[in-house]
Amino acid sequence: MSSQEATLPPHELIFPLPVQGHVNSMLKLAELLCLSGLHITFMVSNFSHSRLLKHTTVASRFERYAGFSFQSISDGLPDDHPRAGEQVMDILPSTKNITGPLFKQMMLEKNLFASESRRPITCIIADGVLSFAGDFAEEKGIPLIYFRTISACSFWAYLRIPELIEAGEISVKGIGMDQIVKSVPGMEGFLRYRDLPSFCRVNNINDPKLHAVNSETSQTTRAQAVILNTFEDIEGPIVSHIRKHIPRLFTIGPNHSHLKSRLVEKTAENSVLSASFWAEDRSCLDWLNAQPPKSVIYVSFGSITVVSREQLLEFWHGLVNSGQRFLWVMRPDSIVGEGGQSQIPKELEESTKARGYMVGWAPQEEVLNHEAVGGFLTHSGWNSTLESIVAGVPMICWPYFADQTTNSRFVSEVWKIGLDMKDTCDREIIEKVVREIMEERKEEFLERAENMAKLARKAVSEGGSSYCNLDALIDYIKTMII
Ligand SMILES: O=c1ccn([C@@H]2O[C@H](COP(=O)(O)OP(=O)(O)O[C@H]3O[C@H](CO)[C@@H](O)[C@H](O)[C@H]3O)[C@@H](O)[C@H]2O)c(=O)[nH]1
Ligand SMILES: C[C@H]1CC[C@@H]2C(C(=O)O)=CO[C@@H](O)[C@@H]21
Repeated sequence: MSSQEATLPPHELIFPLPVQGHVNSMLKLAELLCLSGLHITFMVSNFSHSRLLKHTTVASRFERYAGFSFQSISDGLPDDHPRAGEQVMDILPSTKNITGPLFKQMMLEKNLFASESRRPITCIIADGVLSFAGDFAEEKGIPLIYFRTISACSFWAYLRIPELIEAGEISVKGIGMDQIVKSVPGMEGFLRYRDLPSFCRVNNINDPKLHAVNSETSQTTRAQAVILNTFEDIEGPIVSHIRKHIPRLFTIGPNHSHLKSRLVEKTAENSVLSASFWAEDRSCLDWLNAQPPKSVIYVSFGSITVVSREQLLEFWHGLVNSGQRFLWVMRPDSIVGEGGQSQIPKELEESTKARGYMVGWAPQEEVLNHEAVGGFLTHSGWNSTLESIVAGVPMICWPYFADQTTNSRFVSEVWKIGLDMKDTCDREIIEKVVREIMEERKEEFLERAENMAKLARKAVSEGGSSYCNLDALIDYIKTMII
């Protein structure tokens, strides 16, 4: 090693699963580490890289960090693959079988991204569902940290899949959905089979998706450390269970809020880091400016959820009949069945204009923090849940898949900051829950949500649990230089 290299900072390779929810929180981690002077190579898929370049300012934003660079790689799917709905699951085998070998070749050919001004990669921080990155790290003796982008509660439920199978606590063909799960310590008494991550609903106990997520999850324990985007005051009791299996576990979230807090501290700047794969329609902020405080329910189901025309109509009738104002994000690719986007009935768009506003993609963090927003009808993706928590906005949960079915149970039964309408899609239920959150029990939910928001903000402020854990993580990374 040259004397110049000896003074260079650690160089982390950050590699998210190339889908929106994962890229969002891992890019925030990247900027947090850049702020501490670490060098970062951020690996994205060609598909997501071109979306980021088209719809965000990430390229110029990261120019200020001399040690940061993007690298892009195929996600193994054809360009016209939907990467949404059930088909998003194709990304697990495609990344394993196609991206994995390309990654290995790239790492070797590019000498672990070493240059005159950067060390070769000193640690790989891979998404917890990219085991091939862990295999490479192990094979080459490179330190490995996993970042699992989901909640601790859902990660813990995933870790217990072998025990759940053994105890027969996985619903096969929809049987026993309301039975209480006993094999996930810390969740006895309130978790039903239907609240387990959706991959635990199978037609056959040999279901390949159940076994794929189980295998990705169980290999996480081999990493030197694991990072979770959560905070101790909300998930501490569950995190304690995980720590028995993964002692070096850093809870550093909510990442988006932590980034804001550190940016203000270091640069006196407070801008949102947008990593949107779609163009943000900022006109909705003008519309919100004209609405009374806490009067609008924001409706968004994230980047993967798809709905049928029938479901869309139930939501629309439920929202309109509730008499509340609403801001509805309808992603261009989110309506399935014949006709796609052209299925949005004209009368729906027209009559929405009275009390509602629709966009294809919103600047969500800003929307949730807008004073006109009083509730969030969400699919319970973990980023959306955390963003709502930090903004102090009560939720109505309509989980679609994966960790969302567990997150929504915690929102309603443990944290009591929202209502869970999983496994229903009926206009009368939608009207009822919207009225409950926005009118009848508004004060009660707002009070609890605001208390939780304070805890989240405290966690990422100087001296808070996530703040201290991030410092500890950075110190640990510095010890890893090989
Ligand atoms: O109009 C919109 C809608 C969403 N978002 C952002 O997109 C992200 C969506 O992430 P998330 O809420 O986590 O949902 P998904 O996109 O569905 O994320 C996937 O990844 C998450 C992290 O692993 C999981 O929790 C989810 O279940 C999984 O579907 C959030 O940061 C939102 O702020 C916008 O900026 N504008
Ligand atoms: C495509 C899905 C497979 C599992 C991933 C996930 C996780 O458990 O980490 C959550 O939701 C999806 O984004 C991923």
